Amino acid sequence: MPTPPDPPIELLTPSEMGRADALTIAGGVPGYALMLKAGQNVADAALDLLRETGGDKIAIFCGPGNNGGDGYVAARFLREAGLQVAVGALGDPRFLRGDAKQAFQDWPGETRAVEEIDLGVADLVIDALFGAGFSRPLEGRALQTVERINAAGNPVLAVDVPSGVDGATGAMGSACVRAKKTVTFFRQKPGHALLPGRAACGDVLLTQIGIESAVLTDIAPKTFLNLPSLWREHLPRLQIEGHKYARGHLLVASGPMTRTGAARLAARAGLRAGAGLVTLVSPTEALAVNAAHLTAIMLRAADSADDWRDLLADRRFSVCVFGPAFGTGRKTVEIAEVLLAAAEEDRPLALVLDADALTAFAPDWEVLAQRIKASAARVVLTPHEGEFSRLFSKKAETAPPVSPSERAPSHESLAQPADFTSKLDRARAAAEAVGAVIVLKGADTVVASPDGRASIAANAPPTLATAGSGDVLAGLIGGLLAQNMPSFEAAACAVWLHGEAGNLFGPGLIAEDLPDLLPKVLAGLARS
Ligand SMILES: NC(=O)C1=CN([C@@H]2O[C@H](COP(=O)(O)OP(=O)(O)OC[C@H]3O[C@@H](n4cnc5c(N)ncnc54)[C@H](O)[C@@H]3O)[C@@H](O)[C@H]2O)[C@@H](O)CC1
Ligand SMILES: Nc1ncnc2c1ncn2[C@@H]1O[C@H](COP(=O)(O)OP(=O)(O)O)[C@@H](O)[C@H]1O
Ligand SMILES: [K+]
Repeated sequence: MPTPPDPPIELLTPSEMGRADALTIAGGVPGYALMLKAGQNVADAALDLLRETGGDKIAIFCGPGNNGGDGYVAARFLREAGLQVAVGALGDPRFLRGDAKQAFQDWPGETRAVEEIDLGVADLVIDALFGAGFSRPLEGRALQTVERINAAGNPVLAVDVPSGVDGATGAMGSACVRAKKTVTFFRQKPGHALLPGRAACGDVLLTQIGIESAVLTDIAPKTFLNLPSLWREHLPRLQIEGHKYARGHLLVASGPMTRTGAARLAARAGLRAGAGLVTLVSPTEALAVNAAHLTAIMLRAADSADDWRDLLADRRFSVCVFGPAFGTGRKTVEIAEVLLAAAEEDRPLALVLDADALTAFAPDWEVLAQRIKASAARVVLTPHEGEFSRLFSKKAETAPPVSPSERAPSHESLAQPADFTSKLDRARAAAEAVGAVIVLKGADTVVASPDGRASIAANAPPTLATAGSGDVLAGLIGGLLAQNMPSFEAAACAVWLHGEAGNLFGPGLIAEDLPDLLPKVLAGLARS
C-alpha cells in the first residue's frame, strides 16, 4: 500500500494547547497523567544530554505553575535513575496548586530556594520556571534566576519553552533562558519557530504525552510550520500533453536604466520555478541593457500606465511581479492600479507586489487595500520588516475586522515589530485588512492568508540576507502562481524553496546563484 503523505505540522498557541489539555482531561485522562508523561519525557531528554556531555549532577529550577510541576516529576525520575538532583523553587512550593502540588508532594527529595542552588557543580540545568503560562516580562527574583542560569553557562534543558519566551509570539521581554535543548509536548508552539524565541530554544524535541491528535478537529489550528507537507499536494504537475502557455506567462517589471538587475533576478527565478514563458517589461531607455542580459526571457517595452494597459490586453499574460527596483513615484501607484484593474472574472491575473510597489503606497495601506478588494486579481505582498512598517505606519481610519488570533493586534499597531505583538499576528492582521496573502520576510518568514491560515519558516539560512535575494523570492512566487498554484501555498512553497536553495549553496551565496539552484532543490523535493 502507498504510504499516506505527511500531514501538515500544526503549531499550537499556549491557549490552544490549554484546550488540547482540557479536551483530553474531559475525555477521561487525568491531568496528572499528562504531567507524569511530560516529566518523564524531560527526564529522558536530560539523560540523553548527559550521555553526550557526561556527568551526573542536575540542578532543576521549578516555577510556581504546572511548568514547575513537570520539573518536580522529572526530578523524581532522575533521582530514581541514580542521578544527583538539586531542586530549587521559585516561590514557596507550599502554595502550588492542582497537578503541580501533587508533583511537588511526590518529589521525595529536598527543595531549596533557587538562590541556594550551586550552579558551579551542576552538569546540566533543567529550566522548569515558566512555560505556557508565562505572561509578562521577567522581573525581580525570576529575572535574577534566569540571568544567573545564563551567566553560569551550564548546558540547559528547557521544559516546554525557555523561561521568558512567550510561546505564542516568540517574544521575550527583559530576558530569557538560553537553552541547549527544549522539550515540548504534543505540538510545537509558534514561539519555537519565531525569533527571538527560536534562537533561545536550541534544538526542539517534540514528545507525546497522551493527547490524541483527534482533539485538533475541535481546535482547528490555523498556524503551520512551513514544510512541504503544507503545500505539496498543490505543487504544479506537468501534463504530458501540456504546452508552455499551460504553465503560464509571467511578466516582470524592470526599473530604469541603472536599476534593472532586480527584475532580471526575479524573471530568471520565475522561469526556473516553472513558468512557461517569462517576459521582462522594460522602460524604453533600459531596453538595450536588459536585452544584453536576456536569452530565454523575452523583452517588451512599456513606459507609462497606458502602455501597461495596452500590454495587458493580451490575455495570455497571467501573472506579474511588480515592484523590485521600480521606483516609488506616482507612476508606480498608477501601474499597480492598472494591474489590479486588469483582472476580471474571465481574465484571471495574479500579482506579486514587492519592494517599491509597496513603498509607493505607503503610508496609505487603506488605498492599496481598497484597490485589492475591488480587484479580481489574486495578490501576494512580499514586504520585509522595513517595507511592512512603512506601509502600515498610518492608523486605520475605520477599524477593519480584527484577526481572530490569540493576541490579535489592533490595526493601529500593525507596524510595531518590537513588542509582544508577534510577527505572526501582524502578518495575519495585515492579510485580513488588505485582502492579500502577506509574506513578511526575515529569518522566520511568515506567510499569512486573509482566511486566517499562516505558516512560519524555519529553514532559511542567514546567507540569504544578501542584496537581491528578495527579488528572487518574488520571482519564485510569480513562477508558481503562473502554474496556478493557490496563492497561500505558492507563497509558502516559494519561501521554502528559497531557504533550501540557500542551504544547498552554503557560504559565499549571492542572489544570482539562487535561481540556478532550483533544479536541484526541486529534484530533492520530488524524491522526498
Ligand atoms: N495539565 C496540563 O495542562 C499540562 C501542563 N503541562 C505543563 O504546564 C505548563 C503550563 O502551566 P501553567 O499554565 O501553570 O503555567 P506556567 O507554569 O508556565 O506559569 C504559570 C505561573 O507563572 C506565573 N508567571 C507567569 N509569568 C510570570 C512572570 N513573568 N514572572 C513571574 N511569574 C510569572 C503565573 O502567575 C503562574 O503562577 C506547560 O508549559 C507545561 O510545561 C504539562 O505538564 C502537560 C500537562
Ligand atoms: N537572517 C536571515 N536568515 C534567513 N533569511 C533571511 C535573513 N535575512 C533576510 N532573509 C531573507 O532574504 C530575503 C531578503 O529579501 P529583501 O530584504 O527584500 O532583500 P532585497 O531587497 O535585497 O532582495 C528575504 O527572503 C528574507 O526572508
Ligand atoms: K521553561
